[in-house]
Amino acid sequence: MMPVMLLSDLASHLSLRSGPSVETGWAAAEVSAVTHRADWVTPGALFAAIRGERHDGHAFLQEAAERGAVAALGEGLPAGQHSPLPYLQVPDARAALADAAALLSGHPSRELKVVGVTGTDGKTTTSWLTAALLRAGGQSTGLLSSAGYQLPDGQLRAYPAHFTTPEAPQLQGLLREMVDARAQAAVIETSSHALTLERVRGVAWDAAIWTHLSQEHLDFHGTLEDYFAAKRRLIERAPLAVLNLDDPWTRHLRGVAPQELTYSAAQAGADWRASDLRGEAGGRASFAVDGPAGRFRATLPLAGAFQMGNALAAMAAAHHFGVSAAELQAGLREFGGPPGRMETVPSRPGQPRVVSDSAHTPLSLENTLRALRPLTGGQLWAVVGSAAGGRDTSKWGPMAAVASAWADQVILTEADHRETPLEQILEAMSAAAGQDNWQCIGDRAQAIAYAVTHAGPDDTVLIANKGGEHFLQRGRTVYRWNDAAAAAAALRGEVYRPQEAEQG
Ligand SMILES: CC(=O)N[C@H]1[C@@H](OP(=O)(O)OP(=O)(O)OC[C@H]2O[C@@H](n3ccc(=O)[nH]c3=O)[C@H](O)[C@@H]2O)O[C@H](CO)[C@@H](O)[C@@H]1O[C@H](C)C(=O)N[C@@H](C)C(=O)N[C@H](CCC(=O)O)C(=O)O
Ligand SMILES: Nc1ncnc2c1ncn2[C@@H]1O[C@H](COP(=O)(O)OP(=O)(O)OP(=O)(O)O)[C@@H](O)[C@H]1O
Repeated sequence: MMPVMLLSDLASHLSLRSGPSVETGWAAAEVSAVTHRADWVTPGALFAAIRGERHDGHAFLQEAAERGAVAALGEGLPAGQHSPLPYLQVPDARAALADAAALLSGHPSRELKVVGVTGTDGKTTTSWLTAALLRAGGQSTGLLSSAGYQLPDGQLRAYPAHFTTPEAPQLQGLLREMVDARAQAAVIETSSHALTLERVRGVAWDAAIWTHLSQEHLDFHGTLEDYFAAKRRLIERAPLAVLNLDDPWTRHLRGVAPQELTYSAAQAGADWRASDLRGEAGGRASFAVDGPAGRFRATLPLAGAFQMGNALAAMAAAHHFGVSAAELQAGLREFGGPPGRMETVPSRPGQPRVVSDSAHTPLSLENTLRALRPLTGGQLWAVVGSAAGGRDTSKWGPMAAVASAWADQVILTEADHRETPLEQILEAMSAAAGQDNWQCIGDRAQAIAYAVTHAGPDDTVLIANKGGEHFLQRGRTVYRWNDAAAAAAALRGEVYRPQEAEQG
């Protein structure tokens, strides 16, 4: 439950550009919440009018007032517009939104050990690993990730809208819920969008984990350098940085945080090192760990050499916060893994191994296929799409090229093509597929069904790029969706029929 604040008190904490435009009685107004969405306004809320890429939040001031908002903030009213609410003019509306959210939630991050995880791939897995290891060390821990969020009870819950890192009011509210549920620590998967759009402003970080950088989100950031600069902000804000020495971008992060721990699966100079990777039955990986917690062998129920790096990063952070070597070993051994990350879909004898994975960058797709190859006696199949409509379209070709190079059989299909014609994406993808081992099946359910019913018992079918996501967007229509459920239906011989969803 958020505390109520006088608008005048709240305003004194925001850097105002000018006083409220409506003077009478404004200061005594009581603010109970803040939101950037007019349709989420509750009575007593402060409405942040944000000028976005598609809308100007000022267009929704009247709606906010009708829903019971007591005031609004923004960077200035458009010429000729009158605000029906007391209006606080601020230099940066997103920053003010985040500051107000942190204040109204009572700065919950200050009551938690907060670990942020950023990087292109591996954020979700590393966030989940870090939370699991902190819990293995007896620390009550909350988790915010693109697979959903968890309070210390470990139950997975969904946000009202699909986000890796939600907007500041949701984020701060969830951190408050964690504190109220007696969490001691929180792990926050932190996207570059969140860092650019001030969603995590006001979070008191205790550690920042860096996985690595590769091509992604160039639609939003323009260049890889800008994308990197956005992610670097997390390292700049944390007192401790946990850095991947195997990533070339890490050299630009050295010395940025006051304290550093490095990790590597290849270099002897790192604080935390992994070596001697051995694959075990059922896709488990075992490897030797050498670092501040001593030397020991770790077993992880996830396939892939890159998982050693994710595990090292999580161990470094958890050990820094007091988790012992024995607890790290136990936490890794029992790690459940996030849904849709190397998730095995149960199949019967005689059916192929089916794996759902969120790999949605060329590098992560290559890593995933390489990890699955040694587990595959027969052929390796990849069902792959690439998103459009405000997403990084320069990945289309590289995703297909990687699939064609590393899988034996490739089915190119849809993945949130939004308002871009699917044919355009599939044409670009098929033109880039280097070998003659692909076919296009636009309907994702049919593509999955084709692969799992044509693959042999020794084959592996990777269903890539959506992982545990709950929605699929075609044109403007959003469907409830789950790759694992689509595959399970096909394995039972049933047709998967997604229902239209109402988007939050
Ligand atoms: C590119 C991006 O991140 N865009 C975010 C941005 O959108 P925008 O600038 O277009 O905002 P807008 O739609 O023009 O709206 C402007 C303002 O009017 C408000 N509004 C708008 C319409 C309305 O009817 N009522 C209303 O109040 C909006 O709430 C907003 O405050 O600001 C909006 C609200 O603040 C966000 O919802 C929106 O995220 C969209 C939905 C999104 O898809 N974001 C993705 C790309 C994203 O954030 N992804 C990252 C990374 C994922 C990964 O790791 O791969 C994530 O953290 O999830
Ligand atoms: N350290 C890593 N380096 C390269 N690839 C990785 C790494 N860790 C995981 N991957 C691959 O990338 C995929 C996505 O990983 P994960 O979901 O953990 O992180 P993410 O992509 O950062 O998160 P999100 O799905 O929220 O964007 C995994 O399923 C795996 O195939």
